[in-house]
Amino acid sequence: MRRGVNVNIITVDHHKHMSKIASEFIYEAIHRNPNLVLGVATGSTPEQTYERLVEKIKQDPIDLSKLKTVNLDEYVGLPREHEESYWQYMIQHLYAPLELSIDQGLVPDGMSANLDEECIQYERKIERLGGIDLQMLGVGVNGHIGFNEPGTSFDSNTHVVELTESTRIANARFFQNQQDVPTKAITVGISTIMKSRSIILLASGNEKATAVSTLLKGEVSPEWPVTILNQHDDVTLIVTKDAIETEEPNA
Ligand SMILES: N[C@@H]1[C@@H](O)[C@H](O)[C@@H](COP(=O)(O)O)O[C@@H]1O
Repeated sequence: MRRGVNVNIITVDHHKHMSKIASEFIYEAIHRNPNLVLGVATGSTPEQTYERLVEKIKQDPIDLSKLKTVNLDEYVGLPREHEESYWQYMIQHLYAPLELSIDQGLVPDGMSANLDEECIQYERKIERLGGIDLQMLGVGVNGHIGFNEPGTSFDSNTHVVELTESTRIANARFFQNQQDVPTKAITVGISTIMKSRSIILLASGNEKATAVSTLLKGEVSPEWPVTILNQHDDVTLIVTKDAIETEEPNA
């Protein structure tokens, strides 16, 4: 614990080390509780974590038959087969290498004809699973968690969001053109995330330093959605040195 904030902090030198620790954390959680409901994140940050987790499970097999995963978010308008859909991401990084059954995963349906109803149903499906035991989170440059952009109500459940320009620019690297990045997404809400029993937050790289430092100042503000984690009592931040600002801003 550091600076009196309510977050356990594990600081590491490199992204690789962050991924190793995060994968061990998740492996142990599944080992302890084979019925684990694991909240999963996408993006670049957790890619190596999944890779290491797959390696570890192949080395030291554990029962995965009862594991459930719940995705944080999905783009609106991308079919599941689209290579940048988060369903494809999960298949590529976790489901195919571990031969998990598709029935073990929940991902919002961004192609639903009734997106609001899809959000209500998604929230119900999470409740029927008994809630999320361990939620893995990354953080956006602007402090978003899931796709809960700055200004999102802390009381939000699963909902449709308009992506900010900065998020679309940040995610353009995954698409051929910036205009191919969807403008909307479905994301679990901040309230949904906060109901998770425990949370690991991964952050790597200097571009995340402002978001991480705002969290670690202990402040809680909707302008930096990640800061709500200061109000959760079981958060572990696994962070590379360069994602923590060393200079204290002037008071
Ligand atoms: N919706 C996802 C988030 O779940 C992710 O944590 C964040 C950071 O992404 P990255 O890890 O690629 O920096 O933005 C993405 O757009």
